[in-house]
Amino acid sequence: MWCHRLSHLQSRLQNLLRRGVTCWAFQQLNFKSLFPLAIHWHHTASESLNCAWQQHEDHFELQYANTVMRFDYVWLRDHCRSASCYNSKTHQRSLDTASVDLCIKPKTIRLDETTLFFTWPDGHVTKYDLDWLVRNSYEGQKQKVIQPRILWNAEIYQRAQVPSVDFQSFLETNEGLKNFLQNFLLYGIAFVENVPPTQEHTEKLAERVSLIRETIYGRMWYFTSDFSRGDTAYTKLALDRHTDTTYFQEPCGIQVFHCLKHEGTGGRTLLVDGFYAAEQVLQKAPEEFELLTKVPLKHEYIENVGECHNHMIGVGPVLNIYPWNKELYLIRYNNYDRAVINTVPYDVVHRWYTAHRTLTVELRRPENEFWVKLKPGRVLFIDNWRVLHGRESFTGYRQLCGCYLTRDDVLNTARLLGLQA
Ligand SMILES: C[N+](C)(C)CCCC[C@H](N)C(=O)O
Ligand SMILES: O=C(O)CCC(=O)C(=O)O
Ligand SMILES: [Fe+2]
Repeated sequence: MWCHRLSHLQSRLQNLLRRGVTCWAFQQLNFKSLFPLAIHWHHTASESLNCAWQQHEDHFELQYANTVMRFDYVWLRDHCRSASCYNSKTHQRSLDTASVDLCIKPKTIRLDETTLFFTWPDGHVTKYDLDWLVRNSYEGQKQKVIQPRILWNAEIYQRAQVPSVDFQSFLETNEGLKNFLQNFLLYGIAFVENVPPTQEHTEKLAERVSLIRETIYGRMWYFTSDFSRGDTAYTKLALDRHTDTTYFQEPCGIQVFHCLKHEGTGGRTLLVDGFYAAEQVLQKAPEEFELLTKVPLKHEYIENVGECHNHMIGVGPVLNIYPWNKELYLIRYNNYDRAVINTVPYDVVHRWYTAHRTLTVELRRPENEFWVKLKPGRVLFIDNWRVLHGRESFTGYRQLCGCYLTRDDVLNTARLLGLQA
């Protein structure tokens, strides 16, 4: 049964149509007039609202704000925001979802102004504002991205002239921090200038944005090419583009780099937007993109150097997307640390290598490479879930300090400043 919040009289509807109510209401009427008994029109005071609803056997259908939405009845009962079901002080559910009958159906449904009222068999009433339903429906979410981003190659990034934020304004003003975070969220990289070149100041900077994620490398790390750890990062060799800590079940969210000293040549940092490359794969070979989101892989860190003994394993696909809107949120790409592939049969393995090659070709296009020379005073933040980094080989003495940050806490800071993240 379709229930429109227009008039229950045809003449009244025509009256409304003259005043500009959209066509589908008219079409619905034509269709429904074939079954006059099935029509149940609801009259409400405000006529300008373009809304209709229908109570189906197993779900509730709502048309509002140009969106067709379908809601499960258990869902509608479960999300009740009444005082007995939801604590609005703590923003927590008090209702025990397991106490809801899985076959529950509302006894009555009524629309008053912009509020829908569901009365359940036990008499409990749940109210939903139409806008709340649009914001919180699957159909509404499906059309939205969780995080807006600007995908870039070297030219796009350089043309954008993204400003660096000054150390002082970053530390002392919300405006400075917000500008920094906005750029970081959009591009996946951001710089802070005029930072005193010490580990302590770098730490202060990091703590302003997030919590430092302590790992097997320590809290703040400080490294040179002394091979003090069992990893190529601790040498003078070039490092091809990669993301870090792919061998953690949850790779570190953000990486902070501050070059404190370099007396020598080479050692430039390479940055590549992994999401830009993935987007090219999606355009050119969608089935390969999909395979990269589906095949689980292991990455591994095995270390036995001096006192350091570690064996870390992380599992996950190269590309991670949200299933409801297909938005990419994490790329795990490190050919050095990728472990033996033993999680997929041979024919899938071959298709996976093909897809991995397509992605690698995109990642290696010279036009996608953004090179920077890190200097004392200029701190680089990298979104390690999106932007790959690498480095050129170097000579001489080079000291890099930095840390990893927890992603949840960076996003928390961003949201508190009013940014979408
Ligand atoms: C940054 N820091 C020097 C501490 C660690 C380097 C980790 C290197 C490792 N192969 C990876 O990609 O995760
Ligand atoms: O030395 C560098 O510039 C970066 C090395 C690296 O990839 C890392 O430390 O994660
Ligand atoms: Fe790295």
